[in-house]
Amino acid sequence: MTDFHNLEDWLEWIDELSDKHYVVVDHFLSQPLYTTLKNYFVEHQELFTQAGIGSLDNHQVRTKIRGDKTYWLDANRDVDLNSFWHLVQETKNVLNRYCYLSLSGHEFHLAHYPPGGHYARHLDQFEERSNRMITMIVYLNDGWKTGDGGELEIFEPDKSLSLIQPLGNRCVLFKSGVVPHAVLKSHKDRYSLTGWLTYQPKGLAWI
Ligand SMILES: O=C(O)CCC(=O)C(=O)O
Ligand SMILES: [Fe+2]
Repeated sequence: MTDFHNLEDWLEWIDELSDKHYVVVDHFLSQPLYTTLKNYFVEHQELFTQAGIGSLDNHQVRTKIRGDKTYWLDANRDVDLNSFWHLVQETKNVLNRYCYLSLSGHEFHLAHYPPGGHYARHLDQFEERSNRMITMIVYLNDGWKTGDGGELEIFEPDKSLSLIQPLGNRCVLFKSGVVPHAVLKSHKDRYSLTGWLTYQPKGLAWI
């Protein structure tokens, strides 16, 4: 099995992403790549730090809004994840080609929500920095059950809600600027790889 997907699958996911603004894909990674990611997570867990939110720097305020700890990845440093970086590049290529986007960069972190952790409703684009175009999450939780909490809650335009369980090797892609979402309180340790495919206007590259 290769780490990439065939175009037919991609076109189906892209259709759903265009229509509903998000798509959920199960069994997204090959089993070896999924295992590599999970091991990487465990090996780096002591390096995680409390996640921030925009410009707010008050610890109490932050943990009220989001309770996860994160570890930012760097494709140049984290070369053990090369297969994953290739997959990210392929994802950008298909989205550029078939959704007419101009994705050029990316930023990814590993995230750990300890029991009781959540993330209040938000959008992934900030006022001061709105170059995040597509959010890409891969969950790393084997044996997640109903009742464990930690669902990704998506607020649909018609005001209905969709709850997505953070099941192992499930990928969620959504449009960062238009999909309000939250992470419901998790009752267990909840692990994920979360990233953003970004658009870097050429003229801004040196700012
Ligand atoms: O882990 C998730 O399901 C979503 C995380 C999230 O919304 C974020 O990190 O911005
Ligand atoms: Fe988010």
